[in-house]
Amino acid sequence: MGKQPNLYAFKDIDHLAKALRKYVLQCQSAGFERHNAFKVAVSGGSLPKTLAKALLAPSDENGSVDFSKWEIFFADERAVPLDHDDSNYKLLKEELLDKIPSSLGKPTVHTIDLQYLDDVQEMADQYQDVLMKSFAAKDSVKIPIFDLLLLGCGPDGHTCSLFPNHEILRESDAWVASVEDSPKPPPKRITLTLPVVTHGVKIAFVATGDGKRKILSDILDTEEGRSLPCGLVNEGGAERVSWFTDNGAVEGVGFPRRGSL
Ligand SMILES: O=C(O)[C@H](O)[C@@H](O)[C@H](O)[C@H](O)COP(=O)(O)O
Repeated sequence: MGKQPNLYAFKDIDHLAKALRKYVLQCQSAGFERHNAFKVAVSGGSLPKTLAKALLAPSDENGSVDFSKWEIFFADERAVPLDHDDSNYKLLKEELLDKIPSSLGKPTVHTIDLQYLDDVQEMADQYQDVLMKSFAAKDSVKIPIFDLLLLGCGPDGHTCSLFPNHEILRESDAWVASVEDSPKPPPKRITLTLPVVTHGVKIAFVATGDGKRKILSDILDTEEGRSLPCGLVNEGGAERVSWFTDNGAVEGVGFPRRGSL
């Protein structure tokens, strides 16, 4: 059998957040070593809240967060104004960015370009240019290699705005793609494509609660689940993928677990 993703299960969100903190700090150190920056992509959903719990905790034996060298990108974003309730930026701002104390520094955050709200393909192309500028500075890049992608898992097995059976899953050239018919509202979005997601140095899913149990057992334990977007990330990222879950989400899941990081 090839190399497999890591599956960690914690008794509650507090324990998960502690482990996630340690993991993100390890990724941060690796990023600082690679290019004196930490290039991270984040999703919406429940992730920003858990991330805030992990990152805003006081410095500990695992080190401290230096947001001044963070470049935050959106793994997916909805084509809405930044103060709209559907905006992933707004969510991240309220849950995390606004709460960062000045002592931890200020991250650079790459938002969507609002002049393209009516043309999501243009918006995707423009966001790809933003990636190009950030990642091309040093390396001659064929694909941006994020230090870390922090992802959620939807009840249908979607991640970012990569939805099951959608043609976007076959995108092999673009780094950022547009979606005009998202099955989950709002319909218009942009998203990192599967090759970009699977090329990350590290890829983490955070999925908690009983509501995730069925989809996690599908993704991790069944043949059909492997062709769901999250399953494709598992396949492409293999041992670079880690699932941060709680006991409720993985009860009955047979996939081998790892105790600690
Ligand atoms: O823009 C989006 O729709 C989100 O980025 C989405 O991909 C999210 O990560 C999953 O739906 C999981 O959401 P929960 O963590 O809230 O279950």
